[in-house]
Order: sequence, then C-alpha cells, then structure tokens
Amino acid sequence: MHDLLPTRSTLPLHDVAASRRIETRALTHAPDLMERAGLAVAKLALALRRGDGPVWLACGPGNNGGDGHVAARRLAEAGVPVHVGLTAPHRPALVVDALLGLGLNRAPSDALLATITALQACGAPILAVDLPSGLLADTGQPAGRLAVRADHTLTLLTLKPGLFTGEGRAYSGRIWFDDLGITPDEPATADLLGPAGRPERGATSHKGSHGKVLVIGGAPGMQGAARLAARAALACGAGRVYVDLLDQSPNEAADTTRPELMRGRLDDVPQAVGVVGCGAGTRIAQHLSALIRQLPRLVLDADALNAIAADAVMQDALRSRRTGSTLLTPHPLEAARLLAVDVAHVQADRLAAAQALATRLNATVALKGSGSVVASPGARPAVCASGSAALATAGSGDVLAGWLGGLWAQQPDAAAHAVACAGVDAHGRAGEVPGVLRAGDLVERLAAP
Ligand SMILES: NC(=O)C1=CN([C@@H]2O[C@H](COP(=O)(O)OP(=O)(O)OC[C@H]3O[C@@H](n4cnc5c(N)ncnc54)[C@H](O)[C@@H]3O)[C@@H](O)[C@H]2O)[C@@H](O)CC1
Ligand SMILES: Nc1ncnc2c1ncn2[C@@H]1O[C@H](COP(=O)(O)OP(=O)(O)O)[C@@H](O)[C@H]1O
Repeated sequence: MHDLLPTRSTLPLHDVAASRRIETRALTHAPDLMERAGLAVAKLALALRRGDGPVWLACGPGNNGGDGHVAARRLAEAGVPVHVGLTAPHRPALVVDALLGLGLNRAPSDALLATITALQACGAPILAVDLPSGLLADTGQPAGRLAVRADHTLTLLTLKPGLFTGEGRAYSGRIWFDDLGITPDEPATADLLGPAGRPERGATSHKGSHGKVLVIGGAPGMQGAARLAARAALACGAGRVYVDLLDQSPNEAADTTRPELMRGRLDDVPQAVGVVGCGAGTRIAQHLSALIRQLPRLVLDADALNAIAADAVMQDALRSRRTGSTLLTPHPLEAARLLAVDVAHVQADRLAAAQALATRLNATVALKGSGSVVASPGARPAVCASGSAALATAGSGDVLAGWLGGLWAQQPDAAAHAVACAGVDAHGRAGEVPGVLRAGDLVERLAAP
C-alpha cells in the first residue's frame, strides 16, 4: 500500500469493466482477495484514526461492504473499538466508508443518502474503500445528488479513472493504492501520467538545434495571453520564439520585458511550431486557413478553437492534416463548442468527450481542467493526475499552449500525443502550490530545473 500522488511513473488505469475482468481472473488463484482488501483497509485505518473513539465502518450490501466487514474484524482483533452500522456512534475516531464501490449503478437511495449525510457530518476523518461512495469509477462524477467527500481513499486492485478526472480529485482526498498482490493482466483503459524527462540539450547544440515557435494571437487588449505563451515556449527551451501580435504595428517589440522574443510572421518562419489562438479574439479566423494549411505542427488554443467550432470548412481542413501534427488544448467550454454539446455533457464523461473530439477532428486533444485528458485518434488516452486549483487563474492555459509549442519545437519527430502528455503533466506539477499561482510565475516554476 502506498500514497499514490505525485506519480513517479506512468501507471495503468482500468475502468469498471476491465477491473471486473481482472478481479474475476485473480479470484481463481487468489480467493482471499477480500481478506487482503480488508486487511489493507484496517492497516490504513489504524494509521489515520484520530483519538480513542470507535472506528465507524459504514458497510453497504456488496463486496465493498464485505471489505469493510473484514476491516472491522481485523481492527477488533487489534484491540480497536469498532462500530459497524449505518448510523453514527458517539465521537468516532475515523469513518470507513464501505457503502458502495465499483458496483455503483444508480443514484443512491434516500436511505443511503441519509448515511452519507451522517458520516459527512460526524466530524471524523473519512477513509473511503476503493472509491468514495456515490462516485462513478469511470467518469469521476457523482451518480446522484450526493457522494462521499473523503479525506482519504484507499483504492484496491486497480486504479480507476474516476478518481483522477471529473470531480474525482474533489471527492477522493488523498489517494492510496494497494494492488492486493495482483499484477493486472488486462490492457490499461487509459494511462495515468508520470513525469516525462525534458528534451536533452547536447553540449555542442546551438539555438538552431532547438527549433522555432511562432505564437499567433494577442488581439487588442489581449496581448498578454500571447506573450505568456511566448514566454513559456522560450522558458521551455525553444531555440527561437517569434510572436505575431494581431493588434500591433510590426515595428513594436514583441515583449519589452522579454527582449529575447522576436516579431515574426508565417512567411518568415514557415517551419515553426505554430501556437495559435491565445488572446486572439475573432480576428484569428481570417488567418486560420493558411496556418492550418501551411504549418507542419500546430497547437491550437482558445479563440482558434472557437473559430474552428464555428466553421465546418476549417474543421474539414483540420481533419485532412497529417495525423499527429495537430494538438488542440480546449477547456471544457471550448470542447463543448467543438462537439456542439453543452459543458455538462463534456464533463459527464471527460475521457469519452476527449476521444470523440480527437476522432472527429483527427487531432490530439488535451481536454483541460482537473484531471486533464489527452486523447488521440487510435491511441490509448491519458489522464493527468498533477495540477491543483492554483492553476484556476487567467493565463495558465496560455502558458500550457506555449510550453507545448516549446517542447514540440525541440522534438520535431515527436507525435502530438507524446508532446501533450509530457507538457500537460509538467504544467500540472509546476502548478501544485497552495493558494493561487499567477500565470507569469507559473512560467518561472516550469522553467526551474
Ligand atoms: N470480490 C473481491 O474479492 C474483491 C472486491 N473488492 C471490493 O468489491 C467492490 C465491488 O463489489 P460489488 O460488485 O459487490 O459492488 P458494491 O459493493 O460497490 O455494490 C454492489 C451492491 O450495491 C447495489 N447498488 C449499486 N448502486 C446502488 C445505489 N445507488 N444505491 C443502493 N444500492 C446500490 C448493487 O445493486 C449491489 O447490490 C469493490 O469496489 C471493492 O471494494 C475489492 O476489494 C477487490 C477484491
Ligand atoms: N482545479 C484545477 N485543477 C487542476 N488544473 C486546473 C484546475 N483549474 C485549472 N487548471 C488548469 O489550468 C489551465 C487553465 O487553462 P484555461 O482555462 O485555458 O485558462 P486561460 O484561458 O485563462 O489561460 C489548464 O491547463 C487547466 O487544466
């Protein structure tokens, strides 16, 4: 059993169907799985309980409840007072939520909602077994109007996507993992991203070795967005970064506080990685067709995505680009526009939405937000476990787009999917601070070795 985040390597995620298959096969040679699960829960409960009061184990009707009953027995054997039931004991030292796990298949009944409310109100820390009760394992969305908001979740046997995307991070608290001694014999449903190395800088390399980025955006009043993207591309290590601001005369500096940044246009750097759309407003629409046609590698963000959502011809042009050469970085609303659905639909199943968009536009999609999802046509999707609400601030997405452009410039042979996985994870890790991170400071954190 170990504390899972931050991840140290890429790990497999398994959805409910895959987890069930793994469990069924495992039971043939390890029939004591529930004993193992209960023991793991008891061990963690011992470490987490606060004070000498009873550990309250709220056990449901299925095997999740079964894990809870085993844990209760183990705790009692260790001399810990336990209370098994659906109503709260006096001053519990810990609540073990073993109401519902993988088997959740409908909105919790009123009786269950009453127990969830009681365990939430009793004041003790909550340890959820496998999943917070009421949270859907595949999507990270509550099945009904309430799910348990746990302080800790000990997930068992497999890692479930819903712990890491959607609302998963808000409901799961600190995530622990015990594989119960079983190695999954099933392909991953998705990857949980681990840290990726930075592009190497050879001792004899020169600026020409590290590629070029062209940032196109910054309509009147929004130049900051394009400059943040450009600074991020530069901080990432791109050899040269050019900015085509949509509101300035070409003679003005790209960024007076970053003299390293140059002015440039598509015709000046036709082989650059394009980072298009940051603060670009509606003006970007008139440039997009040429950019989509000519730039060999494209990161499309913000207003570029909105323009594409409104233009079927542009969508066709995007589809006809080489697979692996386009990277879209929508937040949920931009993704909803591109898919012609509402945001709730995107958030209800972020993995499915990202995959649908990737297929529809023949592009890699980094669907942003808590638990960003990277999807590409025909590839296994990835979920990003890094990041925090410190990133919920204007400009952090522009920094991501620029960083991705900078990474790609240095790895011309990389497909968009690999670039997106590496960049989204690095961006998330740099954004793990308490409080709020200003986007300019995020660039500096990303740049730090
Ligand atoms: N079988 C084993 O040996 C193992 C089982 N494990 C545990 O088993 C769990 C899965 O067990 P189950 O498949 O029994 O599923 P659950 O225990 O999650 O729930 C199944 C029961 O809850 C009911 N239910 C579903 N949604 C409900 C709702 N909204 N309101 C009221 N009742 C609802 C179902 O009809 C069913 O009776 C895992 O999450 C994990 O905790 C793991 O520990 C691995 C080992
Ligand atoms: N609560 C959160 N947890 C993790 N990451 C977050 C959270 N809120 C925002 N982010 C990240 O911050 C970035 C915000 O991007 P975006 O919405 O495009 O902002 P902007 O347009 O202001 O730059 C994305 O990378 C997103 O994944």
